[in-house]
Amino acid sequence: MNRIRHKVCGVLLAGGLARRMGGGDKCLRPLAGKPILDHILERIRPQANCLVINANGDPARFDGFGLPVASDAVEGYAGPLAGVLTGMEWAARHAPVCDLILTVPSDAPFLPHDLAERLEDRMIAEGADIACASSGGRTHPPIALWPVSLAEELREAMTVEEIRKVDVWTARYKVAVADWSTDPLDPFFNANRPDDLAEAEKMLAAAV
Ligand SMILES: Nc1nc2c(ncn2[C@@H]2O[C@H](COP(=O)(O)OP(=O)(O)OP(=O)(O)O)[C@@H](O)[C@H]2O)c(=O)[nH]1
Repeated sequence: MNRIRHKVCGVLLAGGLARRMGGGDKCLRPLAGKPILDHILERIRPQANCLVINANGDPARFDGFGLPVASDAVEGYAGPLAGVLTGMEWAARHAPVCDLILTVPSDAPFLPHDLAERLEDRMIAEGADIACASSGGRTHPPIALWPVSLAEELREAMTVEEIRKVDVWTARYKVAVADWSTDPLDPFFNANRPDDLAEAEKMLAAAV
């Protein structure tokens, strides 16, 4: 059940170049017989009021998923922060009912079912501007809950100040952190290299 109090737009970050994987779309690589993106959607769809795929290039390759695709709002493959800005601006324009966005990388097939709920809990409990996920004490800056209302400040930071690192920008705000256990598996495991896909298959097999 979705116990989130805010209205949340889920933003699937698929805008990177996937160099370590050899290029292409990591989220379209198969895992247990279906694209990684399907694993992510199963987990994130129930946690969000709407969804958008953030990806560059021809959006037709995502036609089968029936979701809107938004390309980066700033040029030059500026990293995950570009995806955060794209998500905020997309939500402001197309999903004005959503006051928060939930960004997740599109190469992490085991995302927690309680991701949005626990991030929101920490955000409210700490009166924070942003809530970020961590596991085993390691933070994952692209996995976070962000207010859409920060879009203008982020656009200014990216275009005028040319800030690219997520941490550098979020240092200006109060950031709450919600931590997940890595036992029996790290829910934020992500597949960067072909070997990681084989590892993910093993993790799935061990989990059933
Ligand atoms: N929108 C957007 N997302 C990005 C960009 N670069 C990385 N990301 C996303 O941020 C998340 C983490 O990215 P990385 O694994 O660091 O980068 P990557 O491009 O996917 O892979 P590498 O090229 O191997 O580093 C993934 O979901 C990427 O799709 C970008 O320029 N724009």
